[in-house]
Parts: sequence; C-alpha cells; structure tokens
Amino acid sequence: MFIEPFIGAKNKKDKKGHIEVICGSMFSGKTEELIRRLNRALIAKQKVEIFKPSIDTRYHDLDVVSHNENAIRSTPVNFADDIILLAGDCDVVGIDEVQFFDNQIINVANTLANSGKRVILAGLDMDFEGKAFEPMPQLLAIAEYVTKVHAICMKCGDLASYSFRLSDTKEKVVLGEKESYEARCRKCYYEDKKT
Ligand SMILES: Nc1ncnc2c1ncn2[C@@H]1O[C@H](COP(=O)(O)OP(=O)(O)O)[C@@H](O)[C@H]1O
Ligand SMILES: Cc1cn([C@H]2C[C@H](O)[C@@H](COP(=O)(O)O)O2)c(=O)[nH]c1=O
Ligand SMILES: [Zn+2]
Repeated sequence: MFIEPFIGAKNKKDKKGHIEVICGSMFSGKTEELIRRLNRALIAKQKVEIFKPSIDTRYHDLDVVSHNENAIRSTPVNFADDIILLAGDCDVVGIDEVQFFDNQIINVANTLANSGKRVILAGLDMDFEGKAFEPMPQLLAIAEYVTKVHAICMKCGDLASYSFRLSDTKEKVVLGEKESYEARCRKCYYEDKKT
C-alpha cells in the first residue's frame, strides 16, 4: 500500500509539490486507489479537486467511478489546460483516465506540482495492443512516486497487467467495460493477441 509522503501536517506556505502516478491495466484498481488517496486527503482537511477527461462518461457524467462502484465527485474537462484554471488554491489535484489527455497534461502536472500541490494521476500504462499509452510514459518519468497495480487474469487467475480487447476494432480509443475488455496476464494476453 502506498504511504503518503506527507498529508495534512506540513506548513502550507513552504509546502513542496510532487507528482504521484497510479498505473496498470483495466480492472487493476487504479480508480479505487485514486479515490482512497483523495478520501484520506479530505479526512486530513486538505482542499481537493478532482478532474477527468470529458470523453469518459461510462458510469457517470460527473463522478469518477470505479468498476466496483466507489465514487467521488469530479469536474470533467475538455483540455488539460482547463485543470490549471479550475484547480485554484487547492492542496491536492486528482486526475483519472490521464491516458485520454494529450501531451499538454505533462506541462499541467509539472505546473501544478511546482506551485506546491500534490498531484495524483491515474491511468492506463498500455493500450489494447500492449503498447505504451501516451502520455503515460512521460508522466511516469516526471513523477516522484509511481505505483503499478495489477488486476486478476480472467483466463488463469494470475496477476494481470494487460488489457485484452474482445472485439476486432483497431481504433486506439474505444470506451468500454467487461463486455469489451478482459484483464490478462502476459501469457494469456499473447496467446490470443490478434496480429
Ligand atoms: N479481472 C479483475 N481483476 C481485479 N478486479 C476486478 C476484475 N474485474 C473486475 N474487478 C473489479 O474492479 C475493481 C477495480 O476497479 P477500478 O478501481 O475501477 O479499476 P481500474 O480503474 O484500474 O480499471 C476491483 O476491486 C474488482 O471489484
Ligand atoms: C486498453 C484500452 C482501453 N480503452 C478504454 C476502455 C475504458 O473506457 C478506459 C479504461 O478504463 P479503466 O478505468 O482503466 O478500466 O479506456 C481504450 O480506449 N483503448 C485501449 O487500448
Ligand atoms: Zn493468464
């Protein structure tokens, strides 16, 4: 379990910001872990703002919702830069589904952290083809703290780090849930991967 480097106790005016990234496959618990950290910051009476890309309306227009229906209120944004304007004077910024932002999210994360905020980003590290999901590799590079979480392989029950797409669609962005994707371990993912 991730132990927060500091939470509410530090003197606000000389607080240093930093970036945390939570990554992994679909169903690996990224959103649950994001919600857990944000709820703990709220308990510590920190001012928290949460964002998600407006493209992601799978469960709810406003809430960030995990696959097991944990939820936290968020602000959907069209562009990464909107987050700078909307974050205001908060202490903690949480962003879910970061893989759906363009590379400007890297500058946004740095700007927020450099202004003293704790920035927590959650998203897919790989797409359905088993390739890096930009801009995640760059976010991993600039983060002070990285957590990779794992799902359970739907074929063999081992730990899973791949998101296997059940349909033949080749577009990179296809929103979906259990009807469209399965968490798989390396072996089970490559056994059935379409070339
Ligand atoms: N194959 C799976 N492996 C692990 N958890 C799964 C799986 N399929 C469904 N779940 C559910 O998904 C939850 C995690 O959901 P969530 O935090 O939204 O994941 P992510 O954001 O990584 O997609 C788990 O607590 C569990 O209830
Ligand atoms: C692998 C992969 C996934 N997606 C989509 C499918 C879901 O809508 C989200 C991921 O959600 P989660 O919270 O991580 O379960 O991304 C996609 O568009 N392209 C892909 O390659
Ligand atoms: Zn497997």
